[in-house]
Amino acid sequence: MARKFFVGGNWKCNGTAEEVKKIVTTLNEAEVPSEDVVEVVVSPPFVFLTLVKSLLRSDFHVAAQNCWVRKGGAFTGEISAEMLVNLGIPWVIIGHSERRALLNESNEFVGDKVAYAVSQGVKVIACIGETLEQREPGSTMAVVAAQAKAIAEKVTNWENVVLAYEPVWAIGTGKVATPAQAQEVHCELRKWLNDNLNSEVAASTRIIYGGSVNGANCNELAAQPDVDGFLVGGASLKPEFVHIIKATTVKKN
Ligand SMILES: O=C[C@H](O)COP(=O)(O)O
Repeated sequence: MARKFFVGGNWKCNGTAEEVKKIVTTLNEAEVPSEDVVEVVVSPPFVFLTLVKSLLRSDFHVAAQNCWVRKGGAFTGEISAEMLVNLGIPWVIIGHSERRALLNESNEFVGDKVAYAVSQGVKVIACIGETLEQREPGSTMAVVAAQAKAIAEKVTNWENVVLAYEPVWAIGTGKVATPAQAQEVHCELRKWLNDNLNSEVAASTRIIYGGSVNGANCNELAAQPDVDGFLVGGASLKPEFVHIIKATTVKKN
């Protein structure tokens, strides 16, 4: 089953309104393959969601960087999945390692969040990945499988989930996973989906890579058979993000 290449730009907690407008202008002027070939989703901070949505070209889409674990209410500072639907924001990033580490989001909490967002009709970029301390003794698969399991136990509709494998040691460090390292984990994850869910979910779920992706390394990573795209941090704030979107052309060769 063909999996459409997916390129997400996670802008994290960066930017002023003026800077955001500049990034959007660059994206709007970019000549990239059509949305039949590549799905492009950018994720500005909450406060800029509507601004970006109003200015961004219609073939690119917008994601929030988080949302609350269940229906909204007395949860000061939180944003609910219902609010994202109300604003016409189709995607949300959930379980990013920065939130897991800095805000103590557990596997179970992430699984609940993914399930609730999907149940409300919001598509999810669900992030998983190991730390260096976990990779070194060979625990990578055990860690990402436990993270995937916590999601799989709660989610039934995988059509609306993209799995982002983001090794923590590669995030914002300039130390990108080698194409072989990324492929190895993506392939194991797809096997995990096959063994623990079913062959259709395994064949159709996009597994994207994140961690120091840039214009120079994206093509080699994209060439790996189980790398279905990227979640890009730092480079998504720069014009080279356009080059990363074009890495989809590697898939056609
Ligand atoms: O969500 C994106 C990842 O955290 C990757 O960030 P990075 O490309 O700056 O390493």
